[in-house]
Amino acid sequence: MFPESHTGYSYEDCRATADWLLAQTAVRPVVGIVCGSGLGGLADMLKDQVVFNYRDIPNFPQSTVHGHAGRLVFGTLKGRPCVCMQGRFHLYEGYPIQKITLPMRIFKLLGVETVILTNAAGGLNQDFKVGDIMIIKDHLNMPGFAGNNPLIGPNDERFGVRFPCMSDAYDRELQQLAMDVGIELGYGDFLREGVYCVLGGPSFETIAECRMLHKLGADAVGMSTVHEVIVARHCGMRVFALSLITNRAVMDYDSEEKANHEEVLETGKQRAEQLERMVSTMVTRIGHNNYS
Ligand SMILES: O=P(O)(O)O[C@@H]1C[C@H](O)[C@@H](CO)O1
Ligand SMILES: Nc1nc2[nH]cnc2c(=O)[nH]1
Repeated sequence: MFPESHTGYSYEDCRATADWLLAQTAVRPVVGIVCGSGLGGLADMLKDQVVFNYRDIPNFPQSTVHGHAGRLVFGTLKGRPCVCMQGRFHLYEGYPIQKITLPMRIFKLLGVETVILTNAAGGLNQDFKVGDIMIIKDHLNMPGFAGNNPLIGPNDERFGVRFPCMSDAYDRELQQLAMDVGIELGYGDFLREGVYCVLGGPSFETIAECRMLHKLGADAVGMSTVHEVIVARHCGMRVFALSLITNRAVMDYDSEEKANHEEVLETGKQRAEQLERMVSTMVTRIGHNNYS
């Protein structure tokens, strides 16, 4: 019924990986965190760490991108059990889309209820500045328009329904919580909200592409997150995501600016401390099934 090219993992494969991890740590995470490019410092906030290199975890892909360490870190954040991906996977690394998103299903089977994803992105919104933190309220899934969706293939109802809703992909209470926490921490001047657009990468966008994406309603453009969000929502986890605007998308033929990965990592370094404080404060306020 489904083409031979389907490269998904079965429920049993995911269960085996989750059980392998659970057998080696006493931490029972309720929050899962994904670190974007240059934002791996988030994992260093965890106390009493139990660390696994991706290469040692059954079924796990390997990180191939500079700025993605390739470690799964279990620990507690202000007493709350968490698991953190210090490095994620991208379509452009050549992995099948189901492999990129496999960790979301592992998170679910580990007991994670809430996923917090971060990414580095180019700012399309002309009001955005480098260093702004954008709370993601919605997404544009460009690879999805071309038929590349992580849920393609047989659907296993143990994970979720065949046709999951995405109009509520980004939890509104968590967006409000992020806004409240950001304002409280004094980040109001660089806190934004907006729509994130995913492309396949690895080439950065042309000027014409940036102009088109902006016209379509995107505030920021990147190469990740959306696939993970779809799989996390499919299996019923709550999702919060933010973009660090690491560079301004080039929209003008007179501009001399050129997007580059070094600038992306450098901006990550500069905002690391504030991002870590914001995420860790949010985690302390997320209850298991409600917010305090
Ligand atoms: O993993 P994220 O989305 O943060 O990484 C972005 C997209 C590319 O991997 C890289 C480009 O600099 O940063
Ligand atoms: N596609 C894309 N990804 C990014 N990641 C960080 N900056 C950018 C960007 O400008 N474009």
